Formats: sequence, structure tokens, C-alpha cells
Amino acid sequence: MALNPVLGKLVSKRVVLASASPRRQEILTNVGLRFEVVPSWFKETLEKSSFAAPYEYAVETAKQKALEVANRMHVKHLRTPDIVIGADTIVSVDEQILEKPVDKQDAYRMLSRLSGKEHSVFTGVAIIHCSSKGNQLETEITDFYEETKVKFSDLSEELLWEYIHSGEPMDKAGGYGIQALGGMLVEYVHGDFLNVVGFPLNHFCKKLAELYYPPPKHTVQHIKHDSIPSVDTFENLSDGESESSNFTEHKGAKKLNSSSMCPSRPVYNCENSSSVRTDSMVPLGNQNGASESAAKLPSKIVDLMDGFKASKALFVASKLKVFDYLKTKGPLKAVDVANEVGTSVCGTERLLDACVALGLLEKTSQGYSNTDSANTYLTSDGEYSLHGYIIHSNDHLWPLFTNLESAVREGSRQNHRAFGRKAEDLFKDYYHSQEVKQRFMAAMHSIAHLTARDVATAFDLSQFKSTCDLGGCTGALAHELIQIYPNMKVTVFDLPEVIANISYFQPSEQCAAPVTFLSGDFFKDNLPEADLYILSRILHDWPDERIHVLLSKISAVCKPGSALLVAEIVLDEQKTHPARAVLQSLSMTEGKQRSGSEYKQLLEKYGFTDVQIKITGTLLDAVLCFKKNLSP
Ligand SMILES: C[S@@+](CC[C@H](N)C(=O)[O-])C[C@H]1O[C@@H](n2cnc3c(N)ncnc32)[C@H](O)[C@@H]1O
Repeated sequence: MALNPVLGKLVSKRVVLASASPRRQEILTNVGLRFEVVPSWFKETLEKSSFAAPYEYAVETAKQKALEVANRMHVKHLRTPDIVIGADTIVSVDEQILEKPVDKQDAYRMLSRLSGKEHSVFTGVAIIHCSSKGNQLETEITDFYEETKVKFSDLSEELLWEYIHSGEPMDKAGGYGIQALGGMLVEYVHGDFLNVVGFPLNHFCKKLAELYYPPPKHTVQHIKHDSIPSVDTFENLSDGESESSNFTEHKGAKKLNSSSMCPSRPVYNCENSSSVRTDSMVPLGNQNGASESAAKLPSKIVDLMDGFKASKALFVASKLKVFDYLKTKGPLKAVDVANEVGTSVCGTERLLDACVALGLLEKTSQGYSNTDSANTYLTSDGEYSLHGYIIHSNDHLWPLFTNLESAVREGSRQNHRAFGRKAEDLFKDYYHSQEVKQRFMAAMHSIAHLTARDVATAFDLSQFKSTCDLGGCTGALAHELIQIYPNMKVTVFDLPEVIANISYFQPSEQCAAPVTFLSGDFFKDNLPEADLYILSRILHDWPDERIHVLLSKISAVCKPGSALLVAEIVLDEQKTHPARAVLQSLSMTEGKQRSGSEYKQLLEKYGFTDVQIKITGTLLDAVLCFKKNLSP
């Protein structure tokens, strides 16, 4: 895990880097940040002369790059990220801004201006927190810049041209790369070296610390702003702790909608060479001048202690279809909800108030109504309904997790304790009754529908003409693939008892090329021919012997050049994050979650090469690999 615990705050978020720079990607990857790369289409054409100082230009460009990506993901890809990071590096010498050279002559012009002189490298960084209200994208922007002074030696014409002919200057601000050959031109560096490479990591971490651990007012003077707080320091800070809600619930926080794409000049509150909107920096707990308390409040631990109550409140409200009633009939008073769902008035009122406290409902004088996210995710017909998974969590996972202590003691699944029977395998257990099977299928469908676009677009799959989704269940991913790749023929292969029950889950609108459903057992039966095989959320469920059978069969049927796409949550190399995957492991299936290098090793063992891993930052990551060519 990253040394800086603030980065841990980003683990559960969809973080996007709006930059194609491999150097920025490397800097952030090296410290363990998980993020998706979506290069910005924003053209670096802002009028430089309209900025009073070079750094203002870099900050504004960084901001516009990040906003373009946030807006595009929200509108075009229907995937609103949690955080978009934009950066722009420029070199400034004699009050002139140098960006990337357009050709060798331009590189010569830049480098000869830098020869024998000190210049400044500025990187502007924008951290944009995004949320979606209705169809509107809302953003909260934090931006800052870092300056590093660099002095070049006197460069001879010969050295200069030799460097230009190396090709290195062409994609770099100021026409040099300090981390490679360009390092030989440099006499000294004053300031953050990584800033010159392209990303001021230290300042970025400090900014995150300010955002996620804002100092309480009464201790402001004691906090060293020029250091990244240690874990100890964090404990001394009062943190609003609730990870994502810090940014959505600050009373004073200024929301900007997507119209802020227009490059208007912001009003900055400049402090220590950074500009941050101070209104989003006020910690919730301190806004009303809460009195000093001698004991530190371990907010995270308190949240964990109460977490099960929150989960159960969500489950019960979902099971009672409270969100469905409020969607069609709200706002409703507690007594009306109680009448609709057939529950006690006092119990219903408590449940509804708890849902308000959890941010799932709103309460006004007219009664209770759904929040936008309740309409989208919690109603059973919501666009991205998680209702199926929530009911599965309540009816299946909850009883299993109440036996967690025994599971840990014994190292085995607890179905016999939770449900009074021990099935041969996971799916024999799910499919023993029609009711449980349909509940499980609805659960799989809700997550698959929510993640399908991320999985389908993690790699460009347009080269594949035929695809077989093994264990593809209701076909949610298959339908998305056909939408994105209209020339692709997709077959879903699943057990007969699943295929017999898929009709309820099919989209109402007709597709040009319908999905084919084929029943069979992927451990025993012949697999259909395809250019691309998919295993989405399959491998983590099975023990090694079964995986051996399955991957051997796929490898045997795969022609050279065909591919296998695995969709799973990929663990970090320490195998402790993301938490969702590690917590899922506690249900003790015979399978296991794997890290990126473990997937690579596993797939290579079965003759797959060129293993590429895409950490999407969402609920599922993707691994693509190709069947080895037979030629030596
Ligand atoms: C965890 S679910 C994943 C479903 C889907 N791929 C997704 O990502 O939502 C596992 C799927 O594998 C299917 N499955 C389990 N054993 C199978 C077998 N022996 N042959 C074919 N499909 C199987 C199950 O019916 C189920 O649909």
C-alpha cells in the first residue's frame, strides 16, 4: 500500500487521470494509486497573454483538461467518475511559456533559449470531485501549482542537435525530459524533481491531506502545512471521515454544474502557491463551532461499529419496496408508507428517518421522498437497479456473515449453519430452488448490468467477430457488447437451469443481432467456437482443480490469436485492496481473489500471452490475454 495513508482514501473511488503522459501514469502507479486513464481531448489553446502569470495558464489548462474528461464520461459514457485528475506542465523562461515543440526547429528554438540559464517548470494540477444530480454533472474543483527551478549548462550546438535527433524532446514541455537523456543537460534542480518529470506528487499528497483531513479551526496554527501529515498527525485532526460524502455534503461547498466547462477565470484564494476554494475546505464537524473535546473520536471505527445497522436498514427498506412506493407515490408521510407496505407506523417512521440519515431519502414537511440515487439504484426498476443484489445480500450473504466467526475458526463456508444444508458446490446451492435461483440471477444481473460498459470498453474488442460469455447468466454483458460492437455475434453459455429462466431479464427493445443463449456445463461439455471467450466473475468462485479443467478446455478450443477476457476485481500486489474483494473472500467459497501478477501467471500457464490488465476503478477490473501463436 502507498506510504501516504491519504492515498488510501481514494481506494474505493473511481479515479481518472485525464492525461496520456506515461510519466504521470508511472509516478501515480508507483505510489499504489489505482486509476483509469482517459486522455483529455481539450486542446491546449488558451490565450497565454490573457494570464497574468505562467502558472495561471498551467492551472487553467489542467482544469479544462480534467473538466472535459469528467463531462465526456458523464454524458457520453454514462460513467460519472468520482475524481478526475488533470495536469499541465509548462516551462517558463524570460516570462515566455514553452510547451511541447511542434518540430525539430521548434525544439532547437526552445533548447537554445534554455542553454546556460535558469528556468521555471510549472505544473498546474486540478483535482475534480464529481457527482451526478439528476442528469447534471456537478463538480468541485481544487487546483494548485508547483514551481521547480532548473538550470541548464551551456549547450554546444553539437550536443543540442544530437539531443534533438534522439527524438526525446518532441512530446515534452520545454523540449526536454529530465528523467532520461535530458538529465545530462541539467546543472541543478531547485525544488520537486517529479514536478519537472510531469507531476508534483508531494504537493498532490498534501492537497489530498488538506481535502480529506481538513484541520479543525482551533488547531490551524499548530499544523505544519508544509509537510504531508503522518498517520499520527491524522489522528490529531478531526476528520469528517465519511469518505465520499465529505465532498457532497459540506454545507458551504460550492457546486459547479457542467456549464463550468467554459474557461472562465476562477476567483482564487491564493495561499502558499496554491489556489483552493476555501468553502469546500471547511470540515462539517467544525462549521457550527463544536466545542473542543478531550477524547479523539475514532470516526472510522465508529462507522464500522454501526455499519451493519446501516446495511440492514438499507436491506429492509429495499425488501419492503419502500423506494418503489416513494418513486411512484412520494412524497409520502410515514403513516402512508406504513399503509402501503403493511408495517407499523412507529417502526416505519424510524426506518424512514434512518434512511434519511443515510442519505437515501429526503424528508420535508410534505413527507419522505427518494434521493436521485435511490431512484436510479434502489428502486426495482431503476436504470441501474441494485435491488437484486441487495435482496441477495439480505437473504443469502447476511445469514452467511452472521456465521463469520465459525467460518474463520473452521476455514469453510457456513451454508449448513446458515441454511441447514451443505451443497456439493456453490451453484448447486443457489439452484436448489426456483426462488433462490431467481434471486441469485437477479443479483448477478444487477451487478453485471451496472458494470457491463466498463468491462466491455476496458479494451478495444472490435477485432473480435464472435464472442462466447462462459457463465454469462442473464446476458447483461452480452447485450452491452452488441450495443458497443454491432458486428459482434455473442453467445451466452450457462447451465440449463439458468438458460431456462433468462426471459425476464431480456431488454424490451429488439437488437439488430440478438444474443444467442446456449445451455451446457463448461466443465463437461464442448465449448462453442469463438474468437473471444469471456469469464466474468467465474474464476474467483472455483478451487484450483476446477480452474485447471476450465482453462485447459478454453485453451484447447482457442485458436492462435483468439483471446480470453477475464472480468474480476484485481487485488493489489499486497492482496489487501480493494476492500470489497477482500470482504467478499470472507464468504469462504472454495475459490479465491487474485492479484494482477497472479492472474498473469495463471493465464500464461494455460498458453495465453500478452496479458494486459486494466484496473477500471469501478466494481470490476478486466484482464485480456491472447492464445499463443503456434509458430516458434
Ligand atoms: C458468479 S456468476 C457470474 C455471472 C456473470 N458472468 C456475471 O459476471 O454477472 C457465475 C455464473 O456461472 C454459471 N455457472 C456455474 N457453473 C457453471 C457450469 N458448470 N457451466 C456453465 N456455467 C456455470 C452460473 O450459472 C452463473 O451464471
